Amino acid sequence: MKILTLNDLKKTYDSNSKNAVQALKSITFDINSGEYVSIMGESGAGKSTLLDIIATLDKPTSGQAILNNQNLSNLNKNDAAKYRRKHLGFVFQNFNLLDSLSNRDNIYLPLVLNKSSVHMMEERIEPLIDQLNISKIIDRYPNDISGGQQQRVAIARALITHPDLLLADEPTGSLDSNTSNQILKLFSNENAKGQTIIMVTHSSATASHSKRTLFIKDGKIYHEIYRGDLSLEEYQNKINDTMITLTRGDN
Ligand SMILES: Nc1ncnc2c1ncn2[C@@H]1O[C@H](COP(=O)(O)OP(=O)(O)OP(=O)(O)O)[C@@H](O)[C@H]1O
Repeated sequence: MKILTLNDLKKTYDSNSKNAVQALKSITFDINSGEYVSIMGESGAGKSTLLDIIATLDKPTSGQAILNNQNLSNLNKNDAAKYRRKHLGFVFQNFNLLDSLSNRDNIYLPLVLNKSSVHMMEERIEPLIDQLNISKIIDRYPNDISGGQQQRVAIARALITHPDLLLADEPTGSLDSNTSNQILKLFSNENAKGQTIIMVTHSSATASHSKRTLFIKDGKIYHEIYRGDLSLEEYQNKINDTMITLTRGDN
């Protein structure tokens, strides 16, 4: 079942000035429920612009972005904020936890904003504490824990609303390779349970944990590859080869 449809999506920044930048030229693809997709491309290719549109933080200049039957262009600012809180989970490179709140309260925050009951908060946090192995740090503060632990808290915060779509922007960008692998294992576990994930990354090692990689070049989809039966290493090599071709400018 399709969860996200992007249809001839275009985005031009400062369209009325001589400095107009066409960040997305024509992006068309679908994502099915339960997919785990990474998005790669060189700096300036349009990855963040694309993620911002899917995240309802920005609107396309033309074309459609439809998430679970909701045309994202039709949401005003308030509705977009509500939509984000209800349907999307976010994981960032720098964790974006609030230092003044305990880890537990950081995780509760999206449910607090959604005015959920305390009962629901307690019920939903329990399995996450277990799955993400954060019981020892749950009542400490983000400043007192390691980067990998902060990212696990951030993942719990993203998952507690049971989002339709988990959006991750360089989720391993601030972590060493061991910790990155632990975080990516958690993503794979969540995906195996049905969580749909879109992840933007510069790292082929990180992308190799996804099941499908989309490559963007100059605001357009350049290529896509599926992991299929490939090992992590084989898939990473294939991703690297595509990035080399993309960078060289071959078609
Ligand atoms: N707010 C903005 N105003 C004007 N131009 C912008 C804005 N944001 C991005 N751009 C331009 O749009 C193009 C795509 O940028 P974008 O940030 O989406 O690329 P990216 O692939 O995410 O790059 P990176 O990997 O470096 O984060 C670039 O040419 C960039 O300079």
